[in-house]
Amino acid sequence: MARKKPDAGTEPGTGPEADTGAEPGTEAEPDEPATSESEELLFGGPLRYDIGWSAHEDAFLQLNFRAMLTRLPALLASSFRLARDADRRAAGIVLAAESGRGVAQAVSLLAVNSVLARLVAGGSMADRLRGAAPALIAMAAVLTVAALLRAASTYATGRLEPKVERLATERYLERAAAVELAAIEDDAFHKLLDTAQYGASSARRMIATSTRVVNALISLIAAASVLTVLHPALLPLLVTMTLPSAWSALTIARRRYRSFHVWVQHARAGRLISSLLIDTAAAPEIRVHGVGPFLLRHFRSMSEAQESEQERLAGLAARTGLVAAAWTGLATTATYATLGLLLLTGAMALSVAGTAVIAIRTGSQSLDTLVLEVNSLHEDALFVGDLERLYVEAARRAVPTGGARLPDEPGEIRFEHVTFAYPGSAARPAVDDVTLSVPTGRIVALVGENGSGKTTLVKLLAGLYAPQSGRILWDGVDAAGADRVQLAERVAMVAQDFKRWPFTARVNVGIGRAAYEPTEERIGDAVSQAGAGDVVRDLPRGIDTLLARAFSGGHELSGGQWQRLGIARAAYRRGSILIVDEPTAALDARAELEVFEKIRALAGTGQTVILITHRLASVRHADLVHVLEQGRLVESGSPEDLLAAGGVYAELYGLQADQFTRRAAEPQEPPEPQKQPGPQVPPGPQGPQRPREPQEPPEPPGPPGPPPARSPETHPSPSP
Ligand SMILES: Nc1ncnc2c1ncn2[C@@H]1O[C@H](COP(=O)(O)OP(=O)(O)OP(=O)(O)O)[C@@H](O)[C@H]1O
Repeated sequence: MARKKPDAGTEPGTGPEADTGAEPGTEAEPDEPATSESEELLFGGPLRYDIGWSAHEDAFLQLNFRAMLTRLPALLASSFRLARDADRRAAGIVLAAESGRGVAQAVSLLAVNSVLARLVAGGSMADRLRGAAPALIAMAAVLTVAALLRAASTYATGRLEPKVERLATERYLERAAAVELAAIEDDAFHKLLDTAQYGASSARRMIATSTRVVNALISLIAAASVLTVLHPALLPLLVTMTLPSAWSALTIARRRYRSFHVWVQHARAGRLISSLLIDTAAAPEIRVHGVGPFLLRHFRSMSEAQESEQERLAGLAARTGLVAAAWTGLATTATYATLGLLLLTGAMALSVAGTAVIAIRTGSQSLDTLVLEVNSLHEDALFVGDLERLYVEAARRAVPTGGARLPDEPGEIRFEHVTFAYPGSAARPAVDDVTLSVPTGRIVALVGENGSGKTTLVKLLAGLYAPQSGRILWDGVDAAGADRVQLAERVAMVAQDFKRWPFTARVNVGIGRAAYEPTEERIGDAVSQAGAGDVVRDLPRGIDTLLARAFSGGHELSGGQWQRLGIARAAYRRGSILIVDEPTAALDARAELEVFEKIRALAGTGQTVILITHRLASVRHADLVHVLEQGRLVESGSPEDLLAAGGVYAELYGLQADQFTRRAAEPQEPPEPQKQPGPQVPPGPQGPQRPREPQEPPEPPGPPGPPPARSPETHPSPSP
């Protein structure tokens, strides 16, 4: 497996030297996450096995120190937009209350100045206090209003936060569910899904953070204005005092975000391993094959790798914090020294100096809060940014809406030179220049060895993938430009790995057309059509039994029982084209026969059945067989014609028939299996175990060789 070393900071402007935010005089810190060791663990090394997850591309980072500050207005605006979408009224209250609080702070500072000026002025203490009284009353009133505004803001923020998170999550899920299958299978898109999932909680946090930012910003402006009025030298001093903590907070946040991106898939893999250890489906193999310690070892080493990354980040954060603290100490000393100097030289009155000290304290507190909150806002905004990138990417890769109308009752679906290769696959195309016809209302079988492209072909037909070249025509209408919703409406599919929904049996059937209200009658029809009546009857609570063992009252079905429910689901859907991919793989002999009878009956009602199966005995009911080999169409024709032609189909058929012929013959002629046809060799549709019906005539000779007529009774019937 190709290993890729994550090379953090390869984007323009994001390399360590470009965006450490290092101030002059401080060294640029190493920002590369320590991934090589963890990769060693993840991809082999002491654990002996490569478990198959590949390393990912490095983070998409677009931030540096200045960019973080200049993006502030955009961040606040995006957070406000989200809040407004979630709850317009609450968003308005928060904005108004926080702005009001900022103004209140400015007014209260001016009132303080006025109080101090009156107190240090001449006259008796009683006169001075009387003079200061109006300002004191104004200050009390302003503080009361500020407290009320704070309460309003707290209430509205609390109301907004969960709504914002729900809205962001809903948008995330809605868009993720609407993309093409190819996007879901694309690892880059999956990585985006991974990172974007944190966007919703970040969006929630952004609301409270934004309110604090607005509040701190306004009170900072108030303090700065008051300071500028008092003395022009005070403002630069205030800024110098606060810059180090700004630098430190932003540097640490940027590092954390970069590390998160580099490690996101590692973290997902760790979670997956831990969930495998408690997964019901994996439980038997974990116990019988002793997989537990193997998985645990991987889990531990992955966690340890993550721990060392956390340790690395903590070390760097401590160092950055120390540098910032030293710098702040120096700047604070310089500020108070300047104030002292101004007092000594008489350049500043004592009352003004008193107000200045209060304004500096308030201002530096506001600036500190502002820096910390901007930093949190920025960090959260990065994740919300991932979410927004997902929205854009998901919209780009969404299943298109609208398009040409497909004919209501097409006579034929035709593949014309269709080629499809899976993205990123270096191998041959899965479907390679295939031209074939699917006449509607018939049973069309797709046959071929494993990996020959049968499933891919039906996925192309169902519109799940788009061909890279060639066309799929529904009576001349190209499916590429057709209305995909309409196309999907026509198709019912029992995929090889159909979903076993952890819901009740009823839902498992009705979900075939989830938009419809499931009536008792329709569910019952579908169940009996699929021969699943016994399965449902035997369930402890019938059709309303929960099919999820891990929940209380939950029940588990056998593979074959599930398969019958899967077929019932497709029957319930009533698509005009029924695709069944290995429908009987898990069915017992009797059920298999029954299911094929049902499938044949469906074709009798005008439904087109596309059947993929390795059980060639079942193919004999097909009207048309297409044989694929390594993605190419190699034969087409009726089963009889193909047997007569003696090509790939006849060969596969012969191989299967031969197995039964041999096994059936073994008791009589152990050393040399008898391949000659004869009544003593009964290759039944389900193999030699199946008891033969007494009235059934002896099976004719095994293949190759054309059967005399198309009927289940007269065909040779190999089955694995
Ligand atoms: N989602 C996928 N991504 C990448 N490659 C795939 C994917 N699905 C199938 N393939 C590859 O495409 C080729 C054709 O696979 P496909 O599933 O269509 O074969 P098949 O004839 O249905 O096989 P089987 O009889 O085993 O079900 C195989 O080489 C397979 O590895």
